Amino acid sequence: MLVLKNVSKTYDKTKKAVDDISLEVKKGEIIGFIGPNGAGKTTTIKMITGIIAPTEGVIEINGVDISKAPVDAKKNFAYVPDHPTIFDAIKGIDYLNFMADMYDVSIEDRKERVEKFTKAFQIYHALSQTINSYSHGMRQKLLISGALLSNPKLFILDEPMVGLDPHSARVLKDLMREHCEKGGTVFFSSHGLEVVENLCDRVAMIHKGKLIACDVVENIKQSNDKTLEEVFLEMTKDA
Ligand SMILES: Nc1ncnc2c1ncn2[C@@H]1O[C@H](COP(=O)(O)OP(=O)(O)OP(=O)(O)O)[C@@H](O)[C@H]1O
Repeated sequence: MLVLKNVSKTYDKTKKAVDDISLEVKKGEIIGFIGPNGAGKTTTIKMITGIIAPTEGVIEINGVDISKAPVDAKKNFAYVPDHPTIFDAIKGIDYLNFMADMYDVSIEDRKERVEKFTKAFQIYHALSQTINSYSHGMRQKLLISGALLSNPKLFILDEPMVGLDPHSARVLKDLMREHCEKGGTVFFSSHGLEVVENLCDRVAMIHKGKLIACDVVENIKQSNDKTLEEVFLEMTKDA
């Protein structure tokens, strides 16, 4: 579903933020992308989503090279960025309808999905209000609901748990799992190692721009005596 082949990104000709990453995410998988601050997670996600171009390498989404056919590649995924920046002079429901229009979601499907996601996230009552009255968490939940409306093949989220209360974080985890169970694929970055350990099929770990592990949690931990957090701290201690 998602393939990265020898992908690198150098900023300002000297700063190598991502260094020769190769990775394959299969249909139906949920992958957690972890790494210390500045390791290259957001840069990688921005390349996957076509926001910035890699300096080297190839990225394919559902078999489509995003640098060669960006519009076709973008039809296959939805993305929730790490900051919920969103047009804020419009109402929540107008934003969701805009997203549904962009992805040709039928009237019946959008009604059902808007209700399902926004009721689960407890923002349904606020949809007729303008987004500038929303809290950070409400904006985040609106963005997530909008991204899920198209039932994307690949769901990409950058630090999605930040700013969510425990109830909303639980809802998001359930939605991510449900999305995979229905055949979708989820790729998300997180500093929440416990969430990653409990939720993900596999974990990809990046450190100083290099992919230092990509495997099921049990293999990364090597022994069940350790938590993912302990192994992470050990593997990334040379900051
Ligand atoms: N636009 C940019 N220009 C120059 N350097 C950048 C730019 N964006 C990111 N970097 C640098 O690239 C490296 C990787 O940054 P990135 O934001 O991808 O890390 P991250 O893993 O997402 O970090 P965090 O967990 O703190 O969000 C950092 O050293 C950062 O300073």
